[in-house]
Amino acid sequence: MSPAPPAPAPEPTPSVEVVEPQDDSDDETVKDEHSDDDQPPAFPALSSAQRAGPSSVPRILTDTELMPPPPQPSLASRNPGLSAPKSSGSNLLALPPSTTKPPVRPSSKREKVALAPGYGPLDWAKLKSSGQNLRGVDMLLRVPPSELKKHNKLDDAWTAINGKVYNITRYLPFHPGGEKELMRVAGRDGTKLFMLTHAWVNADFMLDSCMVGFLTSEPL
Ligand code: HEM
Repeated sequence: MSPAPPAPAPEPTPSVEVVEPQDDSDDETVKDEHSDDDQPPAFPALSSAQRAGPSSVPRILTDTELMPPPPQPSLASRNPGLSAPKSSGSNLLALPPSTTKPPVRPSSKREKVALAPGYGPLDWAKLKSSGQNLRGVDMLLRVPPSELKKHNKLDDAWTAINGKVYNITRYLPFHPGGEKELMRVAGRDGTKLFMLTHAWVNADFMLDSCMVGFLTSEPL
């Protein structure tokens, strides 16, 4: 067995020599042109709270340091059942004030008239499908406003609704709003008034058997 080779001499411990910059100017932004540009910034930042020590770290407040809770509302300050009369003593069980408004009477503009016996909606439906000629004409016409204007009497009333011209003469006593109101559109385009009064009414269906033709512009 050969003797072990002599152990190598221990290397001297490397020491770091801190070299203070010679220039004692405070300006840190001025760099030597040969300095390393890839140097990352210090982390945590030099001004960071983590470096400053535990005293600056926010801590959780104890119960006694917190703001006290608001006082409990006393029963006397509550006031349910405002509508209950004061004399009723305890009003704790009173109903809350109602938000329901009393019904408003419809304006006189929309008054329903009493129809004569035999002139109800069903009677009109029966007459409509009876096969009687309610149009007063034999074929559908092109009706200019000047022609429409001529039919504005109780015994000869035409009106136009949504471009269609109807002979409303026979419908007059059946109209739930009354003859007088219906006559307001006789001899003219009644679309606007009709829609303003009851856009939900299906005039096209109500008056289909009274159709006279189509409203046109005046011939040139
Ligand atoms: C020309 C075609 C018209 C037809 C087919 C017609 C048809 C009707 C119908 C079916 C009702 C009952 C509606 C319901 O109960 O909801 C009604 C009610 C009424 N209509 Fe007419 N109407 C016509 C034109 C007019 C016009 C031009 C007026 C004028 C303002 C008028 C005024 C009224 C009024 C005041 C009522 C009753 C109020 C109501 O029911 O709310 N109608 N009409």
